[in-house]
Amino acid sequence: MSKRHASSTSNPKSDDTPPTSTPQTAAAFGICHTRNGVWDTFYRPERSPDISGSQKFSGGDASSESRARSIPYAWRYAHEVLTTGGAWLIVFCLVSLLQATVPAIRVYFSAELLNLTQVVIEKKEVDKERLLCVLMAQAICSAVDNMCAHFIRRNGRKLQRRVEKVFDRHLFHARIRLDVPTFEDPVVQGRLNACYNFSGSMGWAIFEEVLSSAVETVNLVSRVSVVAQQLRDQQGGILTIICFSGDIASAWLLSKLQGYDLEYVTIANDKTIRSINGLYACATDNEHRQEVVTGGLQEHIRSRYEAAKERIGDAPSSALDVLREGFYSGNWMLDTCNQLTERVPEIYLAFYMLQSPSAFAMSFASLKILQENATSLAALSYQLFARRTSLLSSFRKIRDFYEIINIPNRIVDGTEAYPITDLVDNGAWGTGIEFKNVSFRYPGAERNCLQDVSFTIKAGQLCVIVGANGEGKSTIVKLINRMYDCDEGQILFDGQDIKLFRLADLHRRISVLYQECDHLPVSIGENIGMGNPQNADDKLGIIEAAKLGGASDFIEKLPDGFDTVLAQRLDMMVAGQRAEELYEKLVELKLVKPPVKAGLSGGQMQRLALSRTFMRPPEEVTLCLYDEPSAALDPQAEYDLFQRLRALKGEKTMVFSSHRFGHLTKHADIILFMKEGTICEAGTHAELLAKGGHYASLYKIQAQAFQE
Ligand SMILES: Nc1ncnc2c1ncn2[C@@H]1O[C@H](COP(=O)(O)OP(=O)(O)OP(=O)(O)O)[C@@H](O)[C@H]1O
Repeated sequence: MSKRHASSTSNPKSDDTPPTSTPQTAAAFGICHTRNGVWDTFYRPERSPDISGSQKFSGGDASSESRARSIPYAWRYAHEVLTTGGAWLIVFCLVSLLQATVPAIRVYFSAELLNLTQVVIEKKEVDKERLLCVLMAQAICSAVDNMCAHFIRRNGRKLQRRVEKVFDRHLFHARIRLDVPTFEDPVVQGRLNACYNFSGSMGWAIFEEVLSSAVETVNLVSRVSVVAQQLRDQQGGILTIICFSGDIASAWLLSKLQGYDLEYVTIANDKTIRSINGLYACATDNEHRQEVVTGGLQEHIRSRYEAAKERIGDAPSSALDVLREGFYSGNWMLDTCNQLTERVPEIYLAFYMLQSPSAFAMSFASLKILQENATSLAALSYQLFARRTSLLSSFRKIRDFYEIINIPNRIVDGTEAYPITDLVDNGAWGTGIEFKNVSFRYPGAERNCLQDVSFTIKAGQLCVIVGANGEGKSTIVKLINRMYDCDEGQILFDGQDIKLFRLADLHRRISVLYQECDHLPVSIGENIGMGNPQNADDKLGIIEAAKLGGASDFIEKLPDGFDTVLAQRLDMMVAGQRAEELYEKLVELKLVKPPVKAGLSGGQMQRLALSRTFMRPPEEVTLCLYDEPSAALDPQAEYDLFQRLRALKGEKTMVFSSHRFGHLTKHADIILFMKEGTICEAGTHAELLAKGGHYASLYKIQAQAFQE
């Protein structure tokens, strides 16, 4: 069991029990905490003690080490963005930088115009040629500015989609490749969620952040140069220093305050949030509609939802909201410092004039330039300093983004081929299974679900696992299929540890039907086809599999047949008073195709899932696992199914989990009776009846129902 699971199981906490550790405890380890409504954010500032327990300062070094680790990822990111965006992206960057120089050019020509005006006032003469040039240059500046803005608006979205496509593909890949325990891990989920911003994956957001920094830097540097040049004879140098001294102080203060750069966990330890999400899904997800309506739950759900919303008040209701607001909602010291420093040049000038009015030689033009630029330049430089932290955090995000692609799966793949060729050559049928003292606990569960389970199923045998609800039958099926690995003991296939074999080989040889028939939100045909991904488009194979699974009758009656999509996600928004009329008109004109929704019964769903298992070529499969395959089938369908499956006895190993005795158990080579996660009886139907134990008494109860 991984450390994370071990710790969560050894110290289980429910939502409502207050955490045993408080933010103060975390602070002892250098972990900071902020609270926003019911949301807690824990993060480590740059200079924090090592949380491994040694208490030594690791901050500076760890932080620079962390940044060094980000460099290869930043390089990879830049390469990917540039390759995706191509020459168009470079043009986009150049245009953005060009636009950033326009304000400085404007300042230059404004100053020129003011100087000309001053000459007119003082000498009553005008340099017409120069004036014309200045006015033309200003018009050109406006035109260039507008053209750049237009180009950026037109192409920004297109480039964004192009870049996002690549990064969405990464995230899709990162999700699809994870096994069950890794995917269920809340930290993995949290990391995956953190890679999405408000509009898809953050591929473009980071690029925008970097480009904005470059644009602001060019803007600032070019404007400062022009202003300094204009004021060079008139306390310009000293005024420029004064302009920025405040910013340097602000930046220093800012670096002390921000913690975005490092690890953080944002979590709501509150059942109201979960209640809001659950109730919202009840109201919005199609799959719950039937239950909500038949149960008359509408009013109940509405009032519970409103009450829950009321309880959290104005606090954020999602982690994304919390992140939008930032860990800090501002800092009064920083803001005051910034506002004061904006006024410093004016205050300095006022003092200077009072002190020595005769020595004051600043021109009207220079004063105007200073007045117009000092405040905005100070604000811009402050913004740039503030951006420094978010840029650093972008580097961290890039690293996290690429690292999630490499999250190791808990179920470690084996290296040996399965089946073992010697056995196949010897004409062995099926898979021999052995459990040796197996114990297992679900990740996060408080206690073991299986305890010291041992049994042997020989190749080609039919085994039925029986027992009451929750005794561990399905769990055995999941361990055989390596959905999870056992925590103690060993599971052997044909005498070898199951962990030695390649997972892809195992999954190709095992055909599984789970109790919860999960259907993917694709067409019925594709659902069945996915039973054999190598041949998912084999139309004839799909029709044949549907027949074997007993699903063809009802599929043929559906308006869209095999093309019917079961869980249709409607990508449509309708708004406005007469929107219904409009929608109906569009349907009438066949411009909009209304979604066809097929409702299937539990038994039909189960037949569909069963059909999926028949997609695989029979010779490929050595082991069939059926977890309650007939729970939702009518008696005739159940009888037909078992007849069909029994015919495979001797050819393949078959493991069933079932509550129903009779059809199957009478023909089983071995019955395992489970109680409280252990096997309390094992043997054939006759042996167990003769024993007169749990199996015998439950069998008699079921048999009595038919005798009365
Ligand atoms: N993903 C899970 N996480 C935590 N506990 C689980 C999980 N799945 C099952 N359990 C628990 O493990 C125990 C055994 O579950 P299992 O599904 O194996 O029972 P079962 O015998 O197949 O029951 P049933 O006859 O109702 O299908 C139950 O107590 C159940 O609550």
